[in-house]
Amino acid sequence: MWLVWFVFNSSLSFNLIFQVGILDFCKIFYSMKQIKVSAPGKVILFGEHAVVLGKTSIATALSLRTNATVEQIEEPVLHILLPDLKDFGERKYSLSDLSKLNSYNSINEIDCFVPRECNAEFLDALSQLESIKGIQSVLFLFSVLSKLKHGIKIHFSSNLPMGAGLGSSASFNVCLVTGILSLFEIYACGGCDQCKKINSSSGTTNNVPCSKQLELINQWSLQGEKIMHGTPSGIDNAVSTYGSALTFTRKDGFKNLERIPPLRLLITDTRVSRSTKVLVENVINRHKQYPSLIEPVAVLIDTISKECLQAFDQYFNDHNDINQLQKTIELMIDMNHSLLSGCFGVGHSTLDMIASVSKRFDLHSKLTGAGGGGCAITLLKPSTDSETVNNLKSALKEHGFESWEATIGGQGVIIESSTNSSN
Ligand SMILES: Nc1ncnc2c1ncn2[C@@H]1O[C@H](COP(=O)(O)OP(=O)(O)OP(=O)(O)O)[C@@H](O)[C@H]1O
Ligand SMILES: C[C@@](O)(CCO)CC(=O)[O-]
Ligand SMILES: [Mg+2]
Repeated sequence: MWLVWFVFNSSLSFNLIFQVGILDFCKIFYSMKQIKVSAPGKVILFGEHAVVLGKTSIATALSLRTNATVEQIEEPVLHILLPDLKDFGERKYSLSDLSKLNSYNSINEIDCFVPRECNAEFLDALSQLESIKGIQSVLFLFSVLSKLKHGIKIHFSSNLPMGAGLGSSASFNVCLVTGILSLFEIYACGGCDQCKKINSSSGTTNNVPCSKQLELINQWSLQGEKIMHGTPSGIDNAVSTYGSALTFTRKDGFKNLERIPPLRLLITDTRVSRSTKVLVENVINRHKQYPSLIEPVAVLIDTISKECLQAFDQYFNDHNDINQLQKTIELMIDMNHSLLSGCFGVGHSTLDMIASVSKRFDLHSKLTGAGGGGCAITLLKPSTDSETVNNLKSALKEHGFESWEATIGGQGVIIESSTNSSN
């Protein structure tokens, strides 16, 4: 009998030790992956809004970036932390609740390698869960890419002003998509050395995904922009993905500009918040209602963008005659600003104030991005000294505007690090 008792107990304790051991064993080897990503904001030099109507636009990446940390967690939830978003803080969404949303099954069937926009039924279910467009974008992209297989925690932080025309939503979407694709090792390239290296267990720093993966990131980010902007052209997510400077049309997509002249820009934030989605819709409706009036304006803005590209080429062919370039660009800045403000109706008194204050310093400014407030860019001259820049900044500050000199042509999306951390 004693023997029976001993065998029974020892097998129990063996079982217990075995199970605890297995759990600890798994914890050691079931490490949780963490990806850190960053993506730039952007300024549009010429062609905003006209690009939505199919015309040419020129944009460049900014040194201001959004950062995201995406990591696997054991809890079966999507845990979002948004310290930059007023009154949001952090929230959790259970994977099982998300899987029960109306029309989730159709999302589950979407091929991760064939980016498609969120269908109306699922978007409607998301909007009942969350009214903030940015969160709806996170919920959709997480659901469609992860297939709710695993819990993750996402933390965003950015030095881009939000809703100011500097592409904060695009950099937000690009970071989100890049982080989730990397975390779940979803590779358009099938896992080439360049992408695999990024996910090597030894960790990595400052890596750029391969061209096929960048295109997948760009196209899924556009689906997030559609939730936030309504009918985005795609230029914002393209610049945030690829960086540098590029020209863009909806028909032909983007073309990287091999070389951009050393333009000096001062960015001024009117601090007037506005909705890019509403502004874009208003221009589309105005174009629909008055095609014979608005289409010629769009064509003229298209010409301005193309003339700018010509002027860039001329600069490099004319042994870098920056003064000639400056005069040409200043004229186009005045024209584009007037057309956006007077004809497209996306100006704002604060943007006109920036233009008028700049004129006092013999400098030229235009709105950038969706307008209606947000930011303007001022083209500084090569000869504009720091005292003049500071005097201009003070004059702008008197109107409540905040301005800073920006470097243009920054890097696109970067995987800052990829590490495996045991829990
Ligand atoms: N760091 C962030 N944290 C949380 N939400 C963000 C962050 N950055 C952007 N967003 C989301 O993007 C929205 C702003 O996007 P919106 O397109 O209106 O402006 P923008 O992208 O800054 O300007 P534009 O599109 O004219 O270049 C915010 O309201 C928020 O929902
Ligand atoms: C206003 C717009 O042209 C740029 C917004 O940054 C809209 C778009 O192209 O998606
Ligand atoms: Mg945006």
